[in-house]
Order: sequence, then C-alpha cells, then structure tokens
Amino acid sequence: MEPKDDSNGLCEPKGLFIKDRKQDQIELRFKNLYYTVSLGFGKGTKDVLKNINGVFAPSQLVAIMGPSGAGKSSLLDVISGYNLRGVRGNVTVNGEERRLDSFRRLSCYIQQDDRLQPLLTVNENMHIAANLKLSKDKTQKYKDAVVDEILSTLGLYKCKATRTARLSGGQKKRLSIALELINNPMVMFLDEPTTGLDSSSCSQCISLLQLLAHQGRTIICTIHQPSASLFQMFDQVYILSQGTCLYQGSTGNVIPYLSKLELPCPLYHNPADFVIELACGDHGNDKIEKMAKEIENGKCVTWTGHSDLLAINDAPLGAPKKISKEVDVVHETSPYNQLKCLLHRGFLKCKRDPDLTYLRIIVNIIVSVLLGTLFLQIGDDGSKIFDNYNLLFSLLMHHVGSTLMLNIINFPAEISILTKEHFNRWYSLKSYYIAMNILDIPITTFGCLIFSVIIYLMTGQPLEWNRFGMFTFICWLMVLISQSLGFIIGAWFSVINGNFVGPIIVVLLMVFSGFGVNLRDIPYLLKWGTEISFLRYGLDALVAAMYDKRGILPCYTLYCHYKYPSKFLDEVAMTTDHFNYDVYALLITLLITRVVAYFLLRLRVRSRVSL
Ligand SMILES: Nc1ncnc2c1ncn2[C@@H]1O[C@H](COP(=O)(O)OP(=O)(O)OP(=O)(O)O)[C@@H](O)[C@H]1O
Repeated sequence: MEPKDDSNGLCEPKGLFIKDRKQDQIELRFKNLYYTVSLGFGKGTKDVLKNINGVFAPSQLVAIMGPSGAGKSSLLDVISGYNLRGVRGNVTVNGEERRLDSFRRLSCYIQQDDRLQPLLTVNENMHIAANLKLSKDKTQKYKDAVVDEILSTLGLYKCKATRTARLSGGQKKRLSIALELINNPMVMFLDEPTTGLDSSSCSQCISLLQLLAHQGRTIICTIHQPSASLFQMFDQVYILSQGTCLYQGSTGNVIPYLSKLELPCPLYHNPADFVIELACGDHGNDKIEKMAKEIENGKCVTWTGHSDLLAINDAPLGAPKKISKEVDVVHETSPYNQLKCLLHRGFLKCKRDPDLTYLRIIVNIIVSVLLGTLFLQIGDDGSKIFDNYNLLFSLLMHHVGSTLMLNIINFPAEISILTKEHFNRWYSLKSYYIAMNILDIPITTFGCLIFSVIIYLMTGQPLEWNRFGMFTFICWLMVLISQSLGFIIGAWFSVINGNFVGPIIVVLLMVFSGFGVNLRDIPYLLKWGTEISFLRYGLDALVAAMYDKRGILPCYTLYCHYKYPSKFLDEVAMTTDHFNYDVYALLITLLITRVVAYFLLRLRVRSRVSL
C-alpha cells in the first residue's frame, strides 16, 4: 500500500528506520577547544575557536548561533571530525575520547550546499544510498521499506520519480537529510539547513529535525538569524561571538539569562535577534565579555535546564591533547558491492546525460572529418610526407587537448559530492576511483575507434590491420594519459586555475614533443623535458606505426624529396624502431599518472578543502 504522504508535509514514521534507540543515545562534550588557522606565509595564525567548552545532550535539537564569522561552521567541522587540522582540546562521546572511526559510524554531516546527484531521481538516489549504507544481510524488501518510510516521513514520497535537479530548494534539503537517515545515525550535524529556504520550508525543515531529535538523536545545526517562531523550535542554543561562547542553554532560558545579566530583551523583540545584536557588539563589547564570563566560555551548564547534566569540569575528561588522527573507516558493505553500486550510478548518469556522451562522439567525428578533408589521401604520397607528419601531430593534439580540458572542467564538481559521501562513509575512495576509471573506458574506446577509422580512411593511410591497430592503440593510450593529467589538475586546482594551468602544460608537452623544435636541437640541459613529454612518445610511436618497413613511397609529382621515409625521419630526428619502447614509456606514464591522480584525490578528499 502506498504510504500516506503530503508532499509538503511530514508524516509520522512507522518505526523501521526511526526506532526507539534510547540505549544508543549520544552525549557530546568538548573542553578547552581551540581551532587555529594559518593566515598565510609570514602573516601568523588566528584562533577561530578560543578555549570553548560545551555539551550537546541527546534527544535535543541544538542551534549554534552567532554573527557571521563567529566560528559556527568551524565548530561544527571540528566536533564532527570533518576538520582535524589546527584543532586542540578534548571532544568526548558519552564520556570517552572521540575515536573518529567509530564516531563516524554513528554520525553524519550535511553541508550547507546540497551535494546531490542532479541527474538521478529521488528514488534512485535513495536506493543507491541504501545499497551502499545498509549492510549486505538486509534484504531488498527491507531496504525498499526503509526508503519508502523515510521518503514519506520527510514528505518526499510523491517526488520519488522526480529528478533531483528539478526539486525545490526545500525538497533538496530534505533529500540531503533523507539520504543520511538511511543508516539511522544517532548524531547529525547540519550546516545552515535553512539557508535559501522560504519561511514555510524553513519551519518544515526544522520541525523535521525536531521530530528526529526527539526520537533520541543528538542534532546540531548552525543557523543564522531565525525568526522568533523558528527559534522556539530548538531545544538548546549555543551562542558564539568571535570564537567564544556567550550562552549555552535552553531556548526558554535565554531571556532569564539576559535579565540576570541586566541585559533585558526589549518587549516584542525577537530574542534571537537581540542575542545576535549583543554578540555582534551592537550594545558594546563589554556585554560580550560579561556574557562569556557568566557562562564560563561554555563550562556552565545550569541554563540547559537539565539538572542531571554534569558540569564540564565534573565530567571525565583526559588531559587536553591533539585530537587523534583519522584512521581508515570500515564501510558498511564490501568493496565489491560499493563498486557495483557506483558503476550502476555512473551508468545511470551517463544514460541521463547523453549530451556529454554524444558531444564527445560528435567532436571526434567532426574533427576527424575536418582533418581528413584537410589532409585528404596524403598517407601514401611521397610528396606529402611532411603533411602526414603534421596530421599525426594534429590528431594527437586533438586527443590531448580535448580530453584534458574536459576533465579539468568536470572533475572538480565530482569532488565535492565525493568528499561528502566519503566522509559519511558511503564507500571507500578506492572503490570510487576504480569505478570512475572503468566507467569512462567504453566511451573513450568508442570515441577513439570512430576517430581512427574516419581519419585513417580519409587520409589514405596504408590499409594494413596491424598498422591500423597500432595507430588506434596509441591514440587510445594518449587519451587515457590526458585523462589522468586532467584528474591530476582537477584534483589539485580549482576550475579557474585548472583552465590556466592545463593549456600551459599542453604547450610544454608540444615544445618537448620533437615537433617544431627538432629533438636534436633541444639544449642538453632541457633534454629531460623530452623524456617526460608523453606527446613525444605518442608522436614517435605514430610515426613508427605509419612508416616502419614502408620502403619507397609512390611519387605523383616530378620530384619527391622524401620518397624514402627514412630520409624524412632522419631530418626530424625520429626513428621507426622505437615503437615498443614508446608503448612501454606510454604505459608507464599512464600508470604513474593514474597513481598520482589517486593520491592527490585522496589528499584533497582527506583535507576536505573546497577550492
Ligand atoms: N582555513 C581558514 N583560514 C583562514 N581563516 C579561516 C579559516 N577557516 C575559518 N576562518 C575564519 O574564521 C572565522 C570563522 O569562520 P566560520 O566559517 O566558522 O564562521 P561562521 O560563523 O560559520 O560564519 P558564517 O555565518 O558567515 O558562515 C572567519 O573569520 C573565517 O574567515
């Protein structure tokens, strides 16, 4: 039976994914927490969080509030374990020092920007997440039931078949929450879940979080300046100003707290607005100091309204130390299952986005026809050997340039989704990388093959299967290497910087390829450039594929200076006996660049820097 759903409202859950898990409840504490960032070379450091303390109790919806730049997102990043660099102090989970590997099994982090797969429907996104996040022993029927229950609870059931790109802002936000709810985390961190939503979507989103929190979860979110009614929906508030805590306690206690400090909230004034005004220093910096002192920078828990809550100083905490490093986190399903799911998702994305797939094929057809027309039937002509050499170089440039730029532009967008999903333990980076490599092979191979067939026939290259095979294989290797280079640049640079760096690299590859500047004329000190330019190996190999054991070329004019290919090859300092050597060099380059791309991607994902 179809679950009851109002696509705008929330339903009561049936209890499949939202069970009473009081025994699993999580209390988070932090003590003497500092977060220090470097301001750049020679500019010193800045303490974003300054010796703050706090406690986030279970079954509570907590709002971290404060003016812009107060350190709200930084606090969320630090306690969730998303950010470890520059952090000092203690973070404990139910009284024990937080161990990231186990903590990440219990928690999830939903970023401010919706990092969703736009081409997949809500249902597909949910099912892929369920297959990745629920253990293998759960039946498909169970997974379907969980997905349906979450979707109807979050008011998304009627949008099941809608593509994510077509959802409204509020629906996207709910889908982000729904995806992370699949494995029922007990702690949820949300960075500004209401940003960009209208007031009705805001209150829907917060009432959903309230519902989830009151089922036993600890839900912590940052929020800018909530309306009075939204503010009342939170159980607890943690107010920050310039990295220090000004208040920690229940929403209802904010006004009594301020009255005690002789800072009465004006009648008919939204307490959230008033407290932000105080935190901004609008009523004087002395008020900020007064509040921080009263709340002991977060150590005082009396305003939380929980008499059983231990004060920060009374709770068992070890001596302050550097927060432990991340260890490899175990995922819910096997690498094989992760690979299967990621391949399935990648296949769906390719199917839904035929534009890029078709574009790649069409570009290959257009460029090959264009080059074929320019260099029509020159392959067997003794007077056109120089033109044929130009053709070989031009087609290599097409393969390198188009593939490199495509990946420089596309790859960074994938990284932000990957960072989120990897942090929330959907899959390992290895599975992702293998799937990504496999997914591109069919289209790359097809594009290369079609390009080679057209250009080979149009330009009248020798009709021998082995030469055609060698020609296509070299083009294919060049595309794969350019793709790896695109991954390297995409993993390391932003799209803008990548667009600047990419063409520079192509120019350097050209300079050292032996085309234009003869390999013999390259100064000794710059010879290393020719050793690492894969374009040189590609060109050398293509020349070998076309001219090895060719004998005298037919001459259709009075005099053909280069009818002996060896004469021409000697002039451009190329040989035909290096084909195998060139292939090995290209294979090694491919291997090295793929490995380097993987490690750079790993570094980028682990540092979680967004460019
Ligand atoms: N890696 C960093 N390098 C330099 N400064 C940083 C870094 N991370 C945070 N900051 C600075 O720390 C302060 C707090 O940043 P944070 O993003 O936590 O603020 P916020 O309260 O979430 O602000 P907003 O509400 O505007 O998002 C800001 O002044 C920010 O510039």
